[in-house]
Amino acid sequence: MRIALVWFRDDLRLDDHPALRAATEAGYLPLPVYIHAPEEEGGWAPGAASEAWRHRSLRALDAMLRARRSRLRIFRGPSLQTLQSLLAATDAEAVFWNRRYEPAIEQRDAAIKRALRRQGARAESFNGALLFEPWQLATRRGDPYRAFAPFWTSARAAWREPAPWDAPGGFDALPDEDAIPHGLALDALRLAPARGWDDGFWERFVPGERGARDALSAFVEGALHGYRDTRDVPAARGTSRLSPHLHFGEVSVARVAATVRASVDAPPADVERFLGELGWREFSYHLLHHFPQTVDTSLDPRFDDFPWAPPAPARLRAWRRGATGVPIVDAGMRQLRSTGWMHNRVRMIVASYLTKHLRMHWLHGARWFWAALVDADLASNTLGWQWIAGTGADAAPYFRIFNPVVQARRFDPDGAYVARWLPELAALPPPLRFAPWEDPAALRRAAPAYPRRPLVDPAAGRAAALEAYAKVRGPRRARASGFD
Ligand SMILES: Cc1cc2nc3c(=O)[nH]c(=O)nc-3n(C[C@H](O)[C@H](O)[C@H](O)COP(=O)(O)OP(=O)(O)OC[C@H]3O[C@@H](n4cnc5c(N)ncnc54)[C@H](O)[C@@H]3O)c2cc1C
Repeated sequence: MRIALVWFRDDLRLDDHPALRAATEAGYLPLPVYIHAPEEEGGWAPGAASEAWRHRSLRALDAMLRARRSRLRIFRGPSLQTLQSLLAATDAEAVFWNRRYEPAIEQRDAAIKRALRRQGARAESFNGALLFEPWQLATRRGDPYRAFAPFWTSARAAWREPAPWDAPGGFDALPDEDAIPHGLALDALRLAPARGWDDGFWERFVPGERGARDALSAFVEGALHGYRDTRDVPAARGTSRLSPHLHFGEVSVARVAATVRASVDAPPADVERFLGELGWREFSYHLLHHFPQTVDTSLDPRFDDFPWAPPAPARLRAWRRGATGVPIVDAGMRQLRSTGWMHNRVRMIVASYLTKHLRMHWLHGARWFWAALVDADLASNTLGWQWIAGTGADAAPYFRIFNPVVQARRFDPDGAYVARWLPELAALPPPLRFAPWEDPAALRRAAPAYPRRPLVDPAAGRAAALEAYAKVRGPRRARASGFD
């Protein structure tokens, strides 16, 4: 029987897997492979938290395959040469994979497809990650969108109800199994941290397809009801926490959308709001594909001349460690360190504090998130940072500056989130818990080790940011490639 390599990448599932589906429907025996090649990711090789997740996710995928009389074969890159030698060693006729959209990977995959086809192999790629691929939607003039609202309006107009595909219950045995290269043991990739700094992650998350499906069911039965209101409350379990599962493709976005849409008793406004958040993910991939330079440079070139603060390693360290003296910021950064994840509202607050109050280039923050988030995703992270910094598409203008104390009062009114991650401040009453410098004696009593003063006072930081902004203010400009 004919063999096709199914090349798993950031699609670590069997359910609703278009490449696997295409291979089986074309009558091939699928041979699942994973190739570890972080050096092919441009300047954005996966960070430590992502790799810790990937380790568990690969293990889970292998277990799912073994339960179906197959297994995952793991190799190290370079990807093209590995695929070529596997084709030669197995007499496989084809390589099928699901597309990725990161700039370096798009280029690499196009070159791989050309090379494989040139040598006579069948090489095909599929959409396994998005509801709309980046080139499917365009403005009336044929340009890419750069604002979310019209993008999402056109997506909703083009909407087709997703019809996810169910994973096969089992696979036929491959002929001459022993002749097929076995590949490496997962541990040989050294993805799992040796020192256990990630232990806290796994109290909240279970990587792998089963963990993803459980998280989706729990969300549909729970937080989806009321999502529109509670999604912004960081102390509540008000969101799906599906982001790492979606990033690693442990569940397809089509399956998520279909399941949420099928939830008959969920209020339509909550369902629509949730789909809109999936829409932001779609939009981030649209931008990444059309404006690939934005992973490293501000989309709005006025910010090339922006007077970012000079390097201040001690300040950056304080921000990373959750020691800025601004409780909502520090709580968020400690949640990130302990769990590999941070609530979206708090991501916005900590990003605003770094880029506006501390006036540090957004790339400092993007790089730290990249290392520390289990859901680190080049599209969403780039959009999130540029959006908050005011340097990107659909930007909240630079002069719109989050006041971290006002934000905390509004979204954490009883101070539960701050108390959860900064227990040393729990003894302070909520209003003071958000701005403890206002009562130095009470702060000293409650938390002698907590900073006496914020690194940058919210009001003074805002004034300095606006003054800096005045130096680059002018009509919004655009880099080449369609941003106007
Ligand atoms: C500075 C900054 C950096 C960010 N970096 C990342 C990142 O690296 N990876 C990442 O997945 N998200 C990132 N986000 C977006 C967002 O914070 C997370 O997707 C969200 O917090 C994940 O939690 P959830 O799964 O419970 O979200 P839910 O509210 O349950 O939303 C469902 C899904 O929609 C998508 N989504 C929701 N909000 C956004 C958004 N604003 N942009 C893009 N997709 C969204 C995610 O896939 C999410 O899992 C970032 C946001 C900011 C402000």
